[in-house]
Amino acid sequence: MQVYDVEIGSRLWLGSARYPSPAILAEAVRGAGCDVVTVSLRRENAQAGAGQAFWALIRDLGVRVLPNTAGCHSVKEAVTTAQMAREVFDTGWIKLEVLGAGELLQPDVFGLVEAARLLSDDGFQVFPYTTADLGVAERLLDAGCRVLMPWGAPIGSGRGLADPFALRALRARFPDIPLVVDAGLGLPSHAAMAMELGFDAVLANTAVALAADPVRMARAFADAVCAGAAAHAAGPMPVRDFAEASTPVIGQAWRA
Ligand SMILES: CC(=O)[C@@H](O)[C@H](O)COP(=O)(O)O
Repeated sequence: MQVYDVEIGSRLWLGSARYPSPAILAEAVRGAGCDVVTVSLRRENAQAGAGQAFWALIRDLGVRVLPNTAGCHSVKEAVTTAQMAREVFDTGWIKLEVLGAGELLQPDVFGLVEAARLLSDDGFQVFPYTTADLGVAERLLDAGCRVLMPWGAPIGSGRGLADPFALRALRARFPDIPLVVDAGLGLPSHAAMAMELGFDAVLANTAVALAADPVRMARAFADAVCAGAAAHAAGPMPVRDFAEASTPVIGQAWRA
């Protein structure tokens, strides 16, 4: 897939938080053949002294770093964090999170659009963490975004695709925009389902990091993403409300 004129090989993108150890994070990323890893500037800055070692580990992985503004609840906070991330990581890519109040960590779509416009005007390539709302998607594209990252479910919930209908509608409305399902995936089957709907990639963090064996789970997600993408390309059969005999009683067994 191509995002902001960059060719990306893997359709599984991983987060870098909450792994049991840096070594396990590295092994999970490598084992899954993952090309894009998102990192949080705020979290790492909070750990005095740990920051440098963490950056070095990520750099050594040879992946494309997608800094994020996780934990930002205002436009100002998100924009400032993005500007710091650009300096630290020497990239204009930013996964933009502007979170609303409350325990769902739902995107604040008004703040998100405003921050996306400010950052796009400042030369950033913005990857907005958004809902699947079509109107918001239009506004984000107007603001300069060339990729959208709709949520599957609330961050860290592991619930999978809470609203497949909305995601399907988003895919149908924007066939040429790279769409990456971000957040809320709990199982490889959730990732496969997103790919079967025609999404270009998925981003998962908690499901992999909190698995009993994160390396194995990362590989399972990678396999699921491949299977889902292959199924989408193969053209799934239409879903029916009623039975249709799969073995014709008369005539030949082949499709007409
Ligand atoms: C790490 C990161 O960017 C998360 O905010 C992201 O949205 C992934 O969510 P899950 O942890 O639910 O996979």
